[in-house]
Amino acid sequence: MATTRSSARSKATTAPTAPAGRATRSTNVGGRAQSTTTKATAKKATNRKPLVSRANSMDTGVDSEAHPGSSQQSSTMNVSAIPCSSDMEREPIKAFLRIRPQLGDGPTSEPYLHTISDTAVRMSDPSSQLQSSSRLSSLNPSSIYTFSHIFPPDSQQSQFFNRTTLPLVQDLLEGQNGLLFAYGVTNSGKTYTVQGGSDRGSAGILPRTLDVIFNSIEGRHGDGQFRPVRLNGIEAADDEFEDVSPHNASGGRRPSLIDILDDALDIREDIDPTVLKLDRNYEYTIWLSYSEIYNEKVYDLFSSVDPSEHSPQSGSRPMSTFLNMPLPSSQSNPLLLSRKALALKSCPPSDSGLSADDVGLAGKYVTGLRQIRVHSAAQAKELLRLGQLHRRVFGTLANSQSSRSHAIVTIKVLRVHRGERNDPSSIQTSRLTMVDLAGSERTKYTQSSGDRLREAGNINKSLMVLGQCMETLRANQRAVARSLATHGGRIDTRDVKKGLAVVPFRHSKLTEVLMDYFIGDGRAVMILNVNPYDTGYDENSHVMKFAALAREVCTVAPTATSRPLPVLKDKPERPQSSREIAPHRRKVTISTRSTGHKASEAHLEVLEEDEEQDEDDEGEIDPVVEALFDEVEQLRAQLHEAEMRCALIEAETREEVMEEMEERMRSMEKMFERRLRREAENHEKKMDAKIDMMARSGLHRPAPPADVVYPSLQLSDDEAENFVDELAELASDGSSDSEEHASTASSTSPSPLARKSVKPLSKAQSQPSQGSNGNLRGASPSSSQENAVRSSDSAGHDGLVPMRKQLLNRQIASLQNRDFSAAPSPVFEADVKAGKMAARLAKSGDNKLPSLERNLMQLSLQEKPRESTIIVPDKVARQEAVANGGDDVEYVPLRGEVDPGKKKKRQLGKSRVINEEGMADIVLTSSQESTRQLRARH
Ligand SMILES: Nc1ncnc2c1ncn2[C@@H]1O[C@H](COP(=O)(O)OP(=O)(O)OP(=O)(O)O)[C@@H](O)[C@H]1O
Repeated sequence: MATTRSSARSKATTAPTAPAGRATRSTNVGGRAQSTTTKATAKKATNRKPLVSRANSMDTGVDSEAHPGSSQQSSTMNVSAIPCSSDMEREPIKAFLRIRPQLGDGPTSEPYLHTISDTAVRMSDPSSQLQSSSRLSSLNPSSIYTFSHIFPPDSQQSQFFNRTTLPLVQDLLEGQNGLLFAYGVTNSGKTYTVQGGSDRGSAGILPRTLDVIFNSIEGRHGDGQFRPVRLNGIEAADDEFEDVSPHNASGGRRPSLIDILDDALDIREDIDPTVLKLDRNYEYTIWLSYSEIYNEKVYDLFSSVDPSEHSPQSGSRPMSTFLNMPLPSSQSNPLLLSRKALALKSCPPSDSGLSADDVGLAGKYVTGLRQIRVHSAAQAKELLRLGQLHRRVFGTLANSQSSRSHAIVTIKVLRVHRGERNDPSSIQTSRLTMVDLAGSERTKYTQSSGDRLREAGNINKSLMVLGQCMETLRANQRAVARSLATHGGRIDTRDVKKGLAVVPFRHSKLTEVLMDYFIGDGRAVMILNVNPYDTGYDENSHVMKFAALAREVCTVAPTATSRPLPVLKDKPERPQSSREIAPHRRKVTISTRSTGHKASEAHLEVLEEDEEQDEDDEGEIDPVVEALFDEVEQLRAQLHEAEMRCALIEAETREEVMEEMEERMRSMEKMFERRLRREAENHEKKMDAKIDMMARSGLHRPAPPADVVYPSLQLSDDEAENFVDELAELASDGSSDSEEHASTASSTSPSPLARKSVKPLSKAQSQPSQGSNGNLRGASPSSSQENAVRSSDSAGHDGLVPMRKQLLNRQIASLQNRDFSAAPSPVFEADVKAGKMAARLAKSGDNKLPSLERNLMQLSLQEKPRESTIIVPDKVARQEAVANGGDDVEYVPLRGEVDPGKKKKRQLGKSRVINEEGMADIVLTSSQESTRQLRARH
């Protein structure tokens, strides 16, 4: 059974105790393990154990050497022997949120991110605000996310640096590793955070880190006898390393690429003055490497850099063999630039003080990645600037607004005690890696195609795998913690073995390169950049969720131990393997449009060669097994991608269906509203029609409008009762007359009850004016009504008299039903007055009946100010009425007569079915028509 790195580490920490103030460590020089004691001063340099997740293969975790008493069959492990004990300096990944200010480069809508406190923000979906009236809006309106600290839009670069990066710089100079990565969607401010802006004071965390390092080690530079190799190894620096082929191309007459690109990057003069307190007994050498991961391939951005400087005293600046090449004069002959992708290899376990069996647990390194020694912050910044230019030339020029690659800068520190500077085993290496991740984006929004689509796919893939790794690490750590809790401080290996999953670092180059930090070596800090004014709410919420996940993953600050000094150097470059794929060629045109400068252009052809497949890497594994393993991983990655795509499609489909449903519901709501309104209108119409009918038949008398003034009649109760009696008397006369006339005139048409509609009387009109006969006179329409009635009287007086008497009877009946004790209403008073007049006139004989009726009608019209219809009994009478009263004459049946409406309905029914609503419509239309005509006439 192989031992894990954790067990190897535990061996180192359980070695014989060193004297106070000195740390014990295990080193391996020339392949021989030996125990060495150093003057380790850093307090963090003692008793640290690696993270449990490095030892995902927990089955190999029992270290019989460290725990001689423990048996191979034992299902539990001593906590001190495994990398998850409570005494370890485990800490979760720190997550800082930086909110980008509004710069007027996007939509000016309200931000969807609101700071609640220094550590919490609320993120509200802007679309839910739009749908606030909708039923679905309350589903997930906002979420709260917490961070180690939140930097508002107005926070300064120096303030940001001091809080997020300075502790990592301190750790670096004390021998500990650290990782810092900026994560966020495109245009959220990652590059600004890492590199900085062009204004004074806007230098980012990377140049500030270099300033602080060189400020702090001032006067304590090492002599550079050794150089770093791979991740943690060191070897003797020799001439081969220093012998970078000199390049004189800049002396050419023709302009070079750098002349074109130079304007693009501003050289900042910002220098961070911070100085850290360090142990004065150590000497330091600083090494820089700069790589990018573009389209899932790792490239060295220093590959064509000539440091041109061998001593700290030299003032010469580093140069680029690419950028200083003279440009070809013709466009047809572009400048050919080629670069080769670098392969990743597993670090030898000896580099990290692990046993030879721990292959694959020491992390991976980029083969052939140049690590250049820098002597000053200015030189380091100049190198980085060249690296940035290379990055632009090779990776992102076609899309210069956005970084389409992950940029990785690693600062390595070799620290050696002054007294032991010639002893390679006493050298400590530590590194700080800063990653400016490419912005995640959804291809759907950018409408990418071809190369851009490939870029976006690879960016999203690597970020997705990063998320998966975090998730698996968290799950593994929880499984171990659960086991610890269940077994009282011991881990059940069988239990944990079942629960632990393989962390999919190998699914992307980014995670492969960074895996060493996640499985144990160093603190990790994540910077989340968010532009809350951006339209990409969905993408930003993914970023937030990623942060929430990452914050639950623990890393361990490693021991600041010296690294072993391997005797072997990197293997010489091997001839290209037959498996190599044809290099990828791209044509690129670079042009500057900077104001005040002449526009210039360069035509390049970029050739990207694939990395060599190193057959020796992890050579102990059977190639067939390795191939199968790769295939399994590939399939797993494909499966995951397919699942993600499905999930995305499902989410989009759900969204679309929900939108459609909402749309439907809204239209249904509108339809029902319309129906309801129509129903209400129909009911209103029906009610009006009914009231109208009742009014016409005298069963209903509507309340008068408030502004109608009726003649005042002051009657005492006695007078009123007498008056009713008089009317009753008259009615009894009338009824006998009526019966008489009914018998004699049964062959003639029934008596009509004629009324003429008038407009409501205004106050002035309604003021009673005494006419020649002493009756009240209304507005002019009443005189035409009078005429109409009079003419009908003269036309058929005999037929009309009984009907008039009927009218009188009805009015008397309604008066008799009145409660005289109640306050007299204006209508009642009008009736009383009319009745009085009727009684008076009745006494003078039947021949006075028409004028009595006129007066009654006059009053009745006053009390019924709204428009009504002349009612005529039959066709002949209607013709008469039309002749006198105009077109607005309608037939209204007396009780027992056939309803003309029904008649009409029957007629219409022959051709089509008309329901109640239809009838109401017909009634309404006809009443509107008659009103219109009446209005037109008056
Ligand atoms: N805190 C800030 N203060 C002022 N300007 C900022 C800030 N953050 C970002 N910017 C500006 O916003 C713009 C976009 O920022 P930047 O290029 O850093 O985004 P990015 O996330 O790196 O984008 P990409 O992933 O596409 O490369 C730049 O013009 C930058 O100067």
